[in-house]
Amino acid sequence: MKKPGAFSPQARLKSFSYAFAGLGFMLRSQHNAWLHAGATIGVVAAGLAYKVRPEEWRWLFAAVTIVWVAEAVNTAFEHVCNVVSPQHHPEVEKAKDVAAGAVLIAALGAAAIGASVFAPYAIASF
Ligand SMILES: Nc1ncnc2c1ncn2[C@@H]1O[C@H](COP(=O)(O)OP(=O)(O)OP(=O)(O)O)[C@@H](O)[C@H]1O
Repeated sequence: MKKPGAFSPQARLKSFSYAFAGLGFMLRSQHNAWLHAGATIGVVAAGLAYKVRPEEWRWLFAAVTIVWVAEAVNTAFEHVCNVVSPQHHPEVEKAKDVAAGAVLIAALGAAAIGASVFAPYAIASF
């Protein structure tokens, strides 16, 4: 096992830069990430337009965050699968589909949270 070196701000900055590079790659390469970005912008715009309360912003931020985390983990997992099994393999198919299912669960949960926050405002504005 690698021994931990001395803590250095430069090494931590470098580590953050890898994480940002990964997020940049995901945003450039994953069409689903574009949908999440559109949904995120839509949620923030609706939150500002309806002037939702601070506790409702917390729910919205949690919902948006969990979708992005699921998408990032799914993207990383897909790439590892592509290296481990470039050829079609039924187990890889199941693994990728289950990982994609995790993103779907997060997105459905986020949609339910968004609906429960915005529905009262939308109804009141009629
Ligand atoms: N090596 C593989 N072996 C077996 N099935 C695979 C393999 N690679 C992909 N698949 C299957 O093919 C389908 C599409 O996979 P892919 O990785 O392109 O996912 P995707 O959701 O279309 O991804 P993206 O939208 O990011 O391109 C999924 O059902 C997946 O399980």
